[in-house]
Amino acid sequence: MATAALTIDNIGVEFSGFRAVDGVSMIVDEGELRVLIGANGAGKTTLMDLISGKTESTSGHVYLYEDEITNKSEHAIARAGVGRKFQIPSVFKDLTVRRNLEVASCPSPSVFANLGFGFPRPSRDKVDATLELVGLAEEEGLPAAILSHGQTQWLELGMLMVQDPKILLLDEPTAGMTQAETQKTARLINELRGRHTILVVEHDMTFVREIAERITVMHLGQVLAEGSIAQIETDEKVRRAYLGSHGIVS
Ligand SMILES: Nc1ncnc2c1ncn2[C@@H]1O[C@H](COP(=O)(O)OP(=O)(O)OP(=O)(O)O)[C@@H](O)[C@H]1O
Repeated sequence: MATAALTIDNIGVEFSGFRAVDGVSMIVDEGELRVLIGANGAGKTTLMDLISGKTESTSGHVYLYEDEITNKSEHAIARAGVGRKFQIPSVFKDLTVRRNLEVASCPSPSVFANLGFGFPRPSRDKVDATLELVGLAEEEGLPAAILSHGQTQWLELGMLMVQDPKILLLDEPTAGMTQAETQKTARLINELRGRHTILVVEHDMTFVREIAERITVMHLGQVLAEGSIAQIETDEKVRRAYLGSHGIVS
């Protein structure tokens, strides 16, 4: 039987009487790549905020494996193993690509660097493998400031991966990307399949079709449907919910 990596149990939050997330329950299995979709304002980002501790819930529970992380601080939840990538990447622009990954992979890199020891071997191997995986091996010596938008997003993804999070939360990873960058991101995320547990919020249905196994559809703060892309696209409730918005078919 599959192991639950993330268990969300009846989670909700109310902002001045408005329930932005209203009794959402879902389980993301270890190694699963789950995609969360829904029209604007459905509550997807707020759900990510509740998981990562950016927003405090007013009801329900969140578990990372066996550990309850409900309403812990963002810092504590990150330390417990929830890695979150926001739409706007936060990399160290003055540092090289490699150095960004080194800093992310090592809790106190300055200690090693100042002593002239370089980085411990396991970290260096991990950084090398990650540079290859995110397709930035050739750019390793470049300052992050001169990377393209897509490359910056991949670097930030790499910076999360070197920390070995128990789950990766990705909020619209293809936002602002060119078509070629979006396709490369789909390939990258497909490579991560099975190696990492990932929850992705995404609007771009072409991209969703390329990566999705199981999709959860949110509407008005609740889970409307869950299933394969074929099941979701033919679900009458989902079709109705998308009427008047951008539509589920891209
Ligand atoms: N801090 C807040 N205070 C009040 N209302 C909020 C707050 N955060 C979110 N909301 C509201 O909750 C609803 C859900 O917002 P959320 O950003 O989670 O939706 P979403 O599904 O991520 O939408 P989008 O696809 O447009 O990003 C919206 O109506 C939003 O205005």
